[in-house]
Amino acid sequence: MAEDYDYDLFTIGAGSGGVRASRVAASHGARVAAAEEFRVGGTCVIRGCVPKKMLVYGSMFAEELGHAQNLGWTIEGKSFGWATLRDFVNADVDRLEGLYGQTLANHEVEVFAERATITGPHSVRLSSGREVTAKYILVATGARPAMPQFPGVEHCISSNEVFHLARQPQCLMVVGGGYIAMEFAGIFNALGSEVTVVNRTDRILRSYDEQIVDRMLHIAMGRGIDFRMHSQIKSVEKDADGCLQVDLGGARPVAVDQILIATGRSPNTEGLGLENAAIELGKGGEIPVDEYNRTSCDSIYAVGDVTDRVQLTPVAIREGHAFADTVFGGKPRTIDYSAIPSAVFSQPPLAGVGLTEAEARRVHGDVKVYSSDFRPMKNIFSEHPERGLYKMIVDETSEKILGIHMIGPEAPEILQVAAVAVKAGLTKQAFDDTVALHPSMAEELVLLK
Ligand SMILES: Cc1cc2nc3c(=O)[nH]c(=O)nc-3n(C[C@H](O)[C@H](O)[C@H](O)COP(=O)(O)OP(=O)(O)OC[C@H]3O[C@@H](n4cnc5c(N)ncnc54)[C@H](O)[C@@H]3O)c2cc1C
Ligand SMILES: NC(=O)c1ccc[n+]([C@@H]2O[C@H](COP(=O)([O-])OP(=O)(O)OC[C@H]3O[C@@H](n4cnc5c(N)ncnc54)[C@H](O)[C@@H]3O)[C@@H](O)[C@H]2O)c1
Repeated sequence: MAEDYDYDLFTIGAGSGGVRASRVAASHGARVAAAEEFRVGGTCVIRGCVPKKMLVYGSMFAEELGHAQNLGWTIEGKSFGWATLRDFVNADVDRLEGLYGQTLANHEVEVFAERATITGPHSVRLSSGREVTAKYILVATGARPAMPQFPGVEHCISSNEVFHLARQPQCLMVVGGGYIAMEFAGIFNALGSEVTVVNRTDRILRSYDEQIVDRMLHIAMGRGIDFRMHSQIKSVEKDADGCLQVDLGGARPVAVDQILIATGRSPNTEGLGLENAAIELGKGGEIPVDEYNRTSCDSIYAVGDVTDRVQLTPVAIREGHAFADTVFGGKPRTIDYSAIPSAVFSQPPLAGVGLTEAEARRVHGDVKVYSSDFRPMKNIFSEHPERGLYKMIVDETSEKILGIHMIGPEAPEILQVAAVAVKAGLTKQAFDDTVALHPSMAEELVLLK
C-alpha cells in the first residue's frame, strides 16, 4: 500500500488513542510509525488516570489505618512520607511506559521520540529536521492543562506538576470544580493537607447528578475541605519565604504553599501545522472530525482529547481502534457515545451513567426516580457518619432505565457493571427480579425504592 510513501500510517502522539490505533493498524498489516514528544503512554499513563488513582489508593490508608485502630489493631509510629508515595507511583509509571513502548515494538511500530508537525496532507516534519511521508496521518496529540490568566499564575502548578512535588503542601488551594479539582482535593485532604477549593460558580462537577454532587460536597466539607464558591483568583504574590499570597478579592489575601489549577484542558493543536493541510480548528482549538474520525483533509484523521468530544481514556482508545479497523481493517466502525459510564475518584468516589435526573426530566418529561440513601457497612467503623446515595432514573411509562448515579465506597467498581444494564436498555423490573447479594453495598441497586 505504501509504495509511494515511507509509511502507511504516521501517528502523532503515543497516548491512549495513538498507541491503540498504531498497534491495531500494524496488526492489520500497515507499516506504521509514531512520534511522541514527551513519554510513550500519554496523559493517562504518565500524568493522568493511572498515577492519580495510585495516589488515591495511597491517601486512603490514612482513613483505613484509623478504622483499623477502631477494630483493635495497634499501629505504632504511624506516619506518612510523601516522597515515598510519590517515588513509588513514579516508578510504576516508568514500568508502564516501558510496557507501552514494548507493545509498539512488538507490533513493529517505529517510534520517533520527538515532536512532529504536519507539513502537508501526507507529510510530517520531525523536530530533528527529518521529513517523512505517509498515506495517512493520525493526529492523537491529546490536550494540555488550560491555565487562566492572572498576575502571578506562574507560581501555580497544573496536574502535570502535581505528581512530582518536592514536598507535600501543608496548605493547598485547588482552582476549578471539575474532575481533577475534586480528585486532588480529596487526595491531599486525606493526606492531611489543608485544602481550599476555589470555584467561580456555585456548581461543581456539572455533568453529574445534582443530588449526588450535593452529597459529595456535604461529605467533603465534613472532612474539612473549604469551598470558596463564586470566587476567582485575582492575583498571586510569592513571599520571600516562598509562601503564596492569594488575592481572592476579600479584605485580606489567603496564604497557601501550593496552588493547583484544574480549570479544564485545551486540545494540543498549536503549532501543529494543520494549516498546511487546510484543516480549520473549532472554537476551542479542537480538530473537527466526522463520525469516522476523519478531518476535512481526506488523508488526515484525529482521535482522542484533541477532538474534544469526550475527554476520557476508554473513549480515546475506542476511537483509535475504530479508526484503524475502518482505514486498515476493511471494517468501517463508528463509536456509540451514548451511556458512557464515568467516575470521579473523589473521597468517597461518585459515578454515573446515562441521563441525570435533571436531564431526564428535560428530555423525557415524566420520569420516576428510585433511590437508596444508606450508611455503608464499611463506614460503621469510621468516625464519619457518611451516607451513600444511589439513584435510578427510569422512564415513567416503560420503566426503561435512563440513568444510574451513585456516591459511596467503591461506586466506580459497582457502576461499571450497572452500566451494562443501562446500555442493554433494561428496565427497573430486571433489577427487582435479581436477588440481592448480601451483605454488600451493590445490593442497594436491586433494593431501590
Ligand atoms: C490528572 C488527570 C486525570 C485523569 N483521570 C482520568 C480517569 O481517571 N479516567 C479517564 O478515563 N480519563 C482520565 N483522564 C483523561 C485521559 O487522560 C485522557 O482523556 C486521555 O489520556 C486522552 O488520550 P489521547 O490519546 O487523546 O491523548 P494523550 O494520552 O494525552 O496523548 C497525547 C500524546 O501526544 C503527545 N504529543 C502532543 N503533541 C505532539 C507532537 N506534536 N508530536 C509528538 N507528540 C505529541 C503528548 O506528549 C502525549 O503523549 C485524566 C486526565 C488527567 C489530566
Ligand atoms: N475520573 C476521570 O474520568 C477524570 C479525571 C480527571 C480528568 N478527566 C478528564 O479530563 C478533563 C479535564 O479535567 P478538569 O478537571 O481540568 O476539567 P473539567 O472540565 O472537568 O472542569 C473544569 C472546571 O474548571 C472551571 N473553570 C473553567 N475555567 C475557569 C476559570 N478561568 N476560573 C475558574 N474556574 C474555571 C469549570 O467551571 C469547571 O468546573 C475532564 O473533562 C475529564 O474528561 C477525567
